[in-house]
Amino acid sequence: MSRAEGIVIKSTGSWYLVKQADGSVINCRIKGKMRMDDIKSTNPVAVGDLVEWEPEEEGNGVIAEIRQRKNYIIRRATNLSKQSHIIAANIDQAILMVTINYPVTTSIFIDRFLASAEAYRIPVVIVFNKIDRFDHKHMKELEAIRSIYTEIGYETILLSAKKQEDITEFSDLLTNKVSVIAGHSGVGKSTLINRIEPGLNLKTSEISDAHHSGKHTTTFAEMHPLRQGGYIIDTPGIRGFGLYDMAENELHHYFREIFAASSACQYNNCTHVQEPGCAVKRLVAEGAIAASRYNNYVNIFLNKDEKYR
Ligand SMILES: Nc1nc2c(ncn2[C@@H]2O[C@H](COP(=O)(O)OP(=O)(O)OP(=O)(O)O)[C@@H](O)[C@H]2O)c(=O)[nH]1
Ligand SMILES: [Zn+2]
Repeated sequence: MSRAEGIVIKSTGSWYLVKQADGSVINCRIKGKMRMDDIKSTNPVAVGDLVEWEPEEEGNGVIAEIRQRKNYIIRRATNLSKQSHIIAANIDQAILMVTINYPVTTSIFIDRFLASAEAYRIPVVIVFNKIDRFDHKHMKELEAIRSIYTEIGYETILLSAKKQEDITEFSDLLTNKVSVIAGHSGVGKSTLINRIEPGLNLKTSEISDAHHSGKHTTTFAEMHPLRQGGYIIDTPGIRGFGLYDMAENELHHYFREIFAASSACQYNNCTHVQEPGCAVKRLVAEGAIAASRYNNYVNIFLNKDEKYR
């Protein structure tokens, strides 16, 4: 049977929407026993997957093969769900949306996300949203946080998804790329996507004033085609993606400035926590490495960040 190829733009449990190069969309199921790779996940196919499908009755199709993934992000198994879940595949960049207030995004959340993205080799743009709500004091706080990240080479943008008229600086970053947008519930992801692609009309919801936290309006991952070219993937109220299978002694590879400094440590297997002659600790003391980054590294290393996720 003849096969066609396409990209999975939406999954609703057992059905997948597959978009063809000509723009048409086919509803596909998956072949009963499709061989999956080594990932034990609840979903064999994820948005962003490039697939081959065969036509079936009534204009539907069946996915027969998944092309090798360039990368993918995963929500790892927890006590509640024993299996991991592939959130999305073949991603060009992640947009990490952050608000320092309303709701609060902690620096350990940001650093965990960045480390995961480094591990997955996905570039990140950090978007600080809701700046319309910030007074002078908050703005200074924000600039201080921002500079920590620009200094180690991350791209950052300040914006107001709701109030800002011109958001082309952000919009241009998305053109012809597959971008995943992540961040706490209530930071304004849907609001921003609706600004870029008003036709989508994504549901947004007031954050509860009592807790300054959102309500997890978005429940499943979906890839939205953009008129300008490219796609944006709206993640289900995920709190960043997990550090999937990342060994402790690997963690420092994913904190760029810590890794860059580590070659000068006295011990070449230095974990930068308590060893003597640690170049990382020296640079932290000198202020060349941000204390917040180092502390977050240590807390993640010692597995003490659970409560911040
Ligand atoms: N003041 C202000 N409010 C904003 C801004 N962006 C979004 N909001 C508001 O914040 C609330 C949450 O926005 P959403 O877009 O629903 O947030 P979300 O990140 O998509 O939330 P989930 O779907 O739950 O993950 C809504 O009431 C928005 O109107 C902004 O730039 N400034
Ligand atoms: Zn060290």
